[in-house]
Amino acid sequence: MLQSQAALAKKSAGRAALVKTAAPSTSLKNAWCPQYFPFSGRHNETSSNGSMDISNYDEDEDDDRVTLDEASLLNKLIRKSLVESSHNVEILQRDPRSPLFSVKTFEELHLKPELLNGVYAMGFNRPSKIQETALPMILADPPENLIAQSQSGTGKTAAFVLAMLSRVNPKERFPQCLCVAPTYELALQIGRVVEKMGQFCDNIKVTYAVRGNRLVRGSVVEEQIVIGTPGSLLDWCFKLKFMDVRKIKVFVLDEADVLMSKQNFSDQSVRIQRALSEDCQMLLFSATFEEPVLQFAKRIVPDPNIIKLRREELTLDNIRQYYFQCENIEDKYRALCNIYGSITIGQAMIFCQTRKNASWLYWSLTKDGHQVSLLSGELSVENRANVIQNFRDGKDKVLISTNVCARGIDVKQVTIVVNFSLPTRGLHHADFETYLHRIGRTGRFGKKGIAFNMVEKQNLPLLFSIQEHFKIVIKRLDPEDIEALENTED
Ligand SMILES: Nc1ncnc2c1ncn2[C@@H]1O[C@H](COP(=O)(O)OP(=O)(O)OP(=O)(O)O)[C@@H](O)[C@H]1O
Repeated sequence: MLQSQAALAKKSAGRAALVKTAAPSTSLKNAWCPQYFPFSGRHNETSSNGSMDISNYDEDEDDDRVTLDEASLLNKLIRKSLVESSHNVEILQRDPRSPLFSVKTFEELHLKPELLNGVYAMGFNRPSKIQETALPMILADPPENLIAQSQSGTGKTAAFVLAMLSRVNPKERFPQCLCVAPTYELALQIGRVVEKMGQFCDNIKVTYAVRGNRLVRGSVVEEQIVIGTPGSLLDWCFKLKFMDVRKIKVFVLDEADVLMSKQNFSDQSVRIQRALSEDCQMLLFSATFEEPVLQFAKRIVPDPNIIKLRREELTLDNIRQYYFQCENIEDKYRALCNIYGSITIGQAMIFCQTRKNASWLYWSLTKDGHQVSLLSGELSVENRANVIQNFRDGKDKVLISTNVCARGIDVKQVTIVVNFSLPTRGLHHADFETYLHRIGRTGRFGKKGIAFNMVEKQNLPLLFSIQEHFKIVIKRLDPEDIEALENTED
């Protein structure tokens, strides 16, 4: 995956052309090359010899949460395939009397042959669940507006990229599709899909309105597809007048929920949308659909069809849960070492609440001769993707993680989870959602699993509140009682 990131930077050099034979555009003179910037320059607090002062160890300090856009990018980097869903798509049609089409094959969409080839070259055999309904709406003539919500990985990007590529007239050398993304990196990810799916489309070009891609004043953008972040797009459209917004045929807002989490982005997007022509098709996508996102979506997309795909529910039903009562962090460590033999039978994830805590545990286990890997927010998103990939490939058996890994990332083969610290919100409240995300499985991947919780005496009320919240029993185990421990493996 990381290799393809590098390929992206290389392939997208200059203003990425889908055709190698295209006459150099004015913009190529700028030789702007999109680079992949890791997010984080944060430092590891552990010294090079691995020792770490845990005297001021504090469970609640330095909680390692990630922003929505980081999580979204990480998901994209590690995703290899479609996230399937067992739910049906819910549809709210703009005109309930008009017939509703759904397709089971890409052929039924009557795509241009070069585009169909591109779809097959991506390895897509049939439309995903959301694409079955979204694609006929998106490709309808006259075009229809759409708001679509489904969890990450269900095929939204592929759907709107297909729409953009099929609506472009390659003979016309001006922007015809505008796609708004929340960050530079996410914009490049979309561009990568455009390049791949459009690899057989002659004379269609894509460019990026993002920080770092500065055009000379007076330039005129000739690429038909422009992907960018709201601020830069606003400048390109109005301040610098590089393009004529009135000529845009398709306007896409991707990851609306992430866009909304960023200051000014919703207003900037609305300002662009207001300048579009009346017959411009508007498409908005989001992984979540809380009320403010829906309100924003309705504000920006007039007369929309709305489709939603419910996410698979997480459940604790198949998970046997245990706890060890411990005195302090050293005691927790001893308990962990006692069960280490059992947890390494399968693949295990050990969760800590803080980065400091995770580093300490990583170095302690490493010093004691155990092979473990570490995933935490101080790594760049690229490095995180690497660590997850090695773990998925089975190269590493035990992964220590902070919350960065708890969400959305589905490592299906994990059968054992250790909460080295219980997830908390503030000082005294258990974080039920994070507990569920760390341990829960979707019903369909209902493999059996085991969860061990290491709990200091003063934190027992947190454990009890988790039991009460989920109406479950978490059984106490004695870390010295080998027999009881072995029975957990039955
Ligand atoms: N019809 C399909 N058949 C097989 N794979 C597909 C299909 N559509 C998309 N995919 C693949 O599934 C993965 C997820 O698709 P995509 O990125 O379009 O989902 P998404 O809903 O946009 O996710 P995100 O919100 O994270 O961007 C990608 O690897 C993509 O190549």
